[in-house]
Amino acid sequence: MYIRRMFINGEWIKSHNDRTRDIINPFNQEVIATAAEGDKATAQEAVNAARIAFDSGDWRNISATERGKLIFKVADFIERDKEELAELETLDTGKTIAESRADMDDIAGVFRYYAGLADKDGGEVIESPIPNSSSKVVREPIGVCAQITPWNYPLLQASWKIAPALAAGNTVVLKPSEITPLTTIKVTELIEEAGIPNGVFNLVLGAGDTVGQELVDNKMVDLVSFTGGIHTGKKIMKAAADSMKNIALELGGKNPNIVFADADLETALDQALNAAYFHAGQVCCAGSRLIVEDKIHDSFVSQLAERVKKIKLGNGFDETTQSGPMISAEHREKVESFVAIGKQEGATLLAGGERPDSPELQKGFFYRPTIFTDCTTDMEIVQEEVFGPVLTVERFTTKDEAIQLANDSIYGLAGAVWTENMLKANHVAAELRMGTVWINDFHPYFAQAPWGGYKQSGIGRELGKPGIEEYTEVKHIFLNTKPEPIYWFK
Ligand SMILES: NC(=O)c1ccc[n+]([C@@H]2O[C@H](COP(=O)([O-])OP(=O)(O)OC[C@H]3O[C@@H](n4cnc5c(N)ncnc54)[C@H](O)[C@@H]3O)[C@@H](O)[C@H]2O)c1
Ligand SMILES: C[N+](C)(C)CC=O
Repeated sequence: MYIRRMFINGEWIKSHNDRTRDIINPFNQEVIATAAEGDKATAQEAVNAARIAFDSGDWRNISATERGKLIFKVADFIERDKEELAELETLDTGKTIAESRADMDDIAGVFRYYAGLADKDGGEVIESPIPNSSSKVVREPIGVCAQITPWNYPLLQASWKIAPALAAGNTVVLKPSEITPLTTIKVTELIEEAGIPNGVFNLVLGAGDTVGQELVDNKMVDLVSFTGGIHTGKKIMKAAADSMKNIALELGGKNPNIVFADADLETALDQALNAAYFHAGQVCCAGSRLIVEDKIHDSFVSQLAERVKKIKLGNGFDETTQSGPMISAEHREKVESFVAIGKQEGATLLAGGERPDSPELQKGFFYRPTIFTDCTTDMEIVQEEVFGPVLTVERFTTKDEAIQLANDSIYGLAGAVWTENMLKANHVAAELRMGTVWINDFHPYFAQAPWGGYKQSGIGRELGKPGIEEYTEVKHIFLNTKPEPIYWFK
């Protein structure tokens, strides 16, 4: 049996006890691969390798231009192997092949962007207030970075971490979600092929509460960068405090999509569907809270329901499929329990709310796109991140009410506002307490623009310039050009 292995210090290794995990296709529950299942000891080995590689200085001290060249090579290889990577992502997550191809383009773009940024920060000379001196501020790599990623955008989320960390001169131990490791394993092969030195990038596989927890606890790790759920994020933050590690947290969202009556309603409606149901709603920035102006609420929602009922569920490899399955049986059950809560709370179920009955979908973890109307902000279904194809709808009459509803959340990841009135749009955008606000659009994210959350959606930023700065320490170097005795202690 071919076992996908972990990569530590330039070697592809199995787990100590030969434990493995089957990787399942969520469309039909077939085993698509078997992966080594690491344990605490494997995580420790990987951290040791990353520590030695960092302390040796071989990676952080080569020129940033050289590091950039190697990272450009990884981008080239991702483009070369795009179709294989996209197929693996669809097999592993169930997302449509068109989505996976788009992800691969984004991922190559992220590697290119950070490869290009690698040698662009030469530090800054600052004005020293002390005579006969000069001061400069430089950014240095932070050290050994543990990176932990989720299952919904497996390689995309990994790329946001790997590319800037390596470009800045750090060494890395990455643990992908145990459910969806395949594309991350493949990219590790590409990192090896690009010639990035041994020990600089290490891949460990396995469960969060063993392998992941060790990465967070290990005192040789300098930074933990985590993308995943809020509950895991809180655990990681608490554990990291013990050794005062730097942390970067990209967590969940419950993202409002505000539609004013003066919007281009055809576009707003079309994009409200995309916002809520893209990748079966398993998206951190899914527009899962629709907030619609009273005047248009009834007609907007009834048209939306008609469109929702036509969404074609199916195999991600079928080019006519519009949405794939949920990632797992457990996750679908979680979504179902939220729908039950919504009903108990008195929300009106307008569409979906059940598994599809077509015979060809019975082996997959499918759930029909769902709409709840008559929702209020005190409902759990409005406040909790369901992370599935479930949309709640609230109504408002004034702009201030729309802002107040949208901000009434522990989360602050992203949101959108739809109106043709740019004064109003800009006012609402300024008032929303979120890391990203889209005006007359939903979902765009790209390498150049920072991504991250306000409030409990996270700490720190990925992408853009802040996405590489997160992987650096700032050092002030002061030079006395005319040293003299002070005679304080005579
Ligand atoms: N903000 C963003 O950019 C963003 C992007 C993608 C996903 N997400 C969020 O991710 C969540 C879905 O992903 P998930 O279900 O894989 O999340 P999760 O928190 O269950 O798992 C994420 C990762 O953490 C690991 N993990 C679990 N327990 C751990 C522990 N104790 N110590 C260390 N690691 C541990 C898991 O093995 C996995 O690799 C959603 O909440 C979604 O909003 C956020
Ligand atoms: C930010 N994004 C959309 C890539 C992944 C969120 O789950």
